[in-house]
Amino acid sequence: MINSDYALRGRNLSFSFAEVPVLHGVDIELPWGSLTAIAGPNGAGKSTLLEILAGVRQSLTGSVERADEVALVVQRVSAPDTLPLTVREVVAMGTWGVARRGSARGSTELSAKERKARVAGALERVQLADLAAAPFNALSGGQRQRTLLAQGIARRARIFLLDEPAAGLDAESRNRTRAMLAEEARRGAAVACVSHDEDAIADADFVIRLESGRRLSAQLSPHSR
Ligand SMILES: Nc1ncnc2c1ncn2[C@@H]1O[C@H](COP(=O)(O)OP(=O)(O)OP(=O)(O)O)[C@@H](O)[C@H]1O
Repeated sequence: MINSDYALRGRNLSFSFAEVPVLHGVDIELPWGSLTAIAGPNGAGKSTLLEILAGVRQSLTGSVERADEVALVVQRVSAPDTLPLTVREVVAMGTWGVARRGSARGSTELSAKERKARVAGALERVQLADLAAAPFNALSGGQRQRTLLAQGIARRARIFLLDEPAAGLDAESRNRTRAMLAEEARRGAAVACVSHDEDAIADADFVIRLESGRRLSAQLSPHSR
């Protein structure tokens, strides 16, 4: 059983693409109420690790224990052109199949009113209420990221895993997302963010560095709360 200090714990995680190893026995833990930066050079295995933590890829070895719902915010997401979705609809997907917390799974589905309130609240929290009716595909990269963050907030996920785009976000957009992630951590969530941005890395509570698929160190940042 997962230690209650940790929202997520991965042990001995390894992965290969077409028999080329890209992760080697990585251990990682994400404490509640903290922001962890996953850093390292291009190709180090950061995105692959994040996908394994989220459960969208299966590690070849070891295990991942998750103590709550996970929201995965990936790079370069778009909606199919044949399925035009508004920002509000993308956020509302976060409430699909969700039972009220404390009730048996599926026994007490959210009411339409609760869904609406959750979606509106999540949009406010990521400062996208003004764009609720806009097509998702018309948003900037940073706004799309925040929409997916809102989807997780609407689901009441308490573990947020983000793959920060390597390029394409301006400083204001990066800072805004960073402030939102810090706020989620302050509210008690476990947040991990793949990052190339030295300022974001310096701001994190913990830094996990990967190089050639191996974890180098876990350091307490000087800014640790
Ligand atoms: N779908 C794939 N098929 C084959 N190889 C892949 C695939 N995805 C990633 N790789 C390879 O796996 C290794 C790790 O990739 P990954 O995307 O996890 O690294 P990263 O640290 O996130 O890199 P970046 O900072 O450039 O996003 C790289 O060598 C990459 O080329």
